Amino acid sequence: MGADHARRIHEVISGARVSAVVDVDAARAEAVAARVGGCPAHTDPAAAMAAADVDAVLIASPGAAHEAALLAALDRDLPVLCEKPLTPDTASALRVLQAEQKLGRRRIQVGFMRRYDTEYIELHRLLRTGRLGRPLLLHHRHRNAASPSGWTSDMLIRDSVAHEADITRWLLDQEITAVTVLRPTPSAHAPDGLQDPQFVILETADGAIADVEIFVNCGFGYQVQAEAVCERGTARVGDGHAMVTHTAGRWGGTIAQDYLERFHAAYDREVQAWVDATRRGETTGPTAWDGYVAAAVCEAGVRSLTEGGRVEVELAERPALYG
Ligand SMILES: NC(=O)C1=CN([C@@H]2O[C@H](COP(=O)(O)OP(=O)(O)OC[C@H]3O[C@@H](n4cnc5c(N)ncnc54)[C@H](O)[C@@H]3O)[C@@H](O)[C@H]2O)C=CC1
Ligand SMILES: O=C1[C@@H](O)[C@H](O)[C@@H](O)[C@H](O)[C@H]1O
Repeated sequence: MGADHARRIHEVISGARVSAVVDVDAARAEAVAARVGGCPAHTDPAAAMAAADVDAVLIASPGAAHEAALLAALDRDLPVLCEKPLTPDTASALRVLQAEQKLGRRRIQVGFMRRYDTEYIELHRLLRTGRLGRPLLLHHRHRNAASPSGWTSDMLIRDSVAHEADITRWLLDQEITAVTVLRPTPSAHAPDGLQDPQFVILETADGAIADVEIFVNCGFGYQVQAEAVCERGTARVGDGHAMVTHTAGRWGGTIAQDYLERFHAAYDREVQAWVDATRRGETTGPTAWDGYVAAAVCEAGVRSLTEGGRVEVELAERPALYG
């Protein structure tokens, strides 16, 4: 993801350039740096942030490494675009919130890129108009062709359903209050011991229900879909019907194979929005609070997955900085 964002800043985004690349794996850092014009490559994030020509930081290391990098960036008062998850758990997310509050202004945008996807934006707008009436249900499907090696059952929640935790709150403008995770018999194509698929039920403060099918070894491609069921109609996004062919007695289209293909335009808009806001001296988009709430929802989800039953989401009081 980091290599793709570096390419994006180098090739697509206006108003920014890649001035340093960091990876604990020196060879990877050097390879990416070479592809974006030969900037310095580092293995230590703090050392890279100390460079005079670093004005902003994009974090795309694994979630467990985000807290240290975020705190180092906030320490230098640098604007940050941090890939989801903000951090993998609420304790570390709260530490990040505290550090940002100390600065007294927002510095962190979290990489929930679906908020920049044109289809999700259209659905968000439609729901705001009230034309369909009150949303009652939200059906999400989230399918990956195959899980990366080493994936564990909790990662389906923390790494994948984190997106639905965020987009459900954003679409419905309601907090998620409880999570129940159901465990169907795993697919024969899932690695041994991986609970895949899972069926996640999210309850919201105003009584709507969102369900998420998360299936990370579906085999056939990458699909992210959402259907809002409202009092006066339904609206659905993510069918991917860009071009439909009719030939030899059949009709059909193609299925994206990964998130880079499906969401490439959303990532472009997300990073451009971050760069534009940074140049204006502002921070916009999903907040560190949104990242914290997603972590809290996922934490409840992982408890439901491991202990069974319905788990309520516990949230800290929302600090004034986050409105
Ligand atoms: N928004 C989206 O759709 C997606 C977001 N992501 C997010 O992007 C982040 C990275 O994910 P991937 O690229 O899939 O992981 P990856 O494992 O493919 O790459 C992570 C890289 O970070 C390096 N690294 C590990 N610890 C580090 C540290 N402390 N400091 C600097 N570099 C470190 C690794 O050597 C590796 O090169 C994660 O937060 C993930 O959740 C990933 C895929 C899609
Ligand atoms: O964020 C992402 C990955 O980390 C995650 O592994 C995938 O399931 C998601 O679809 C993708 O958007």
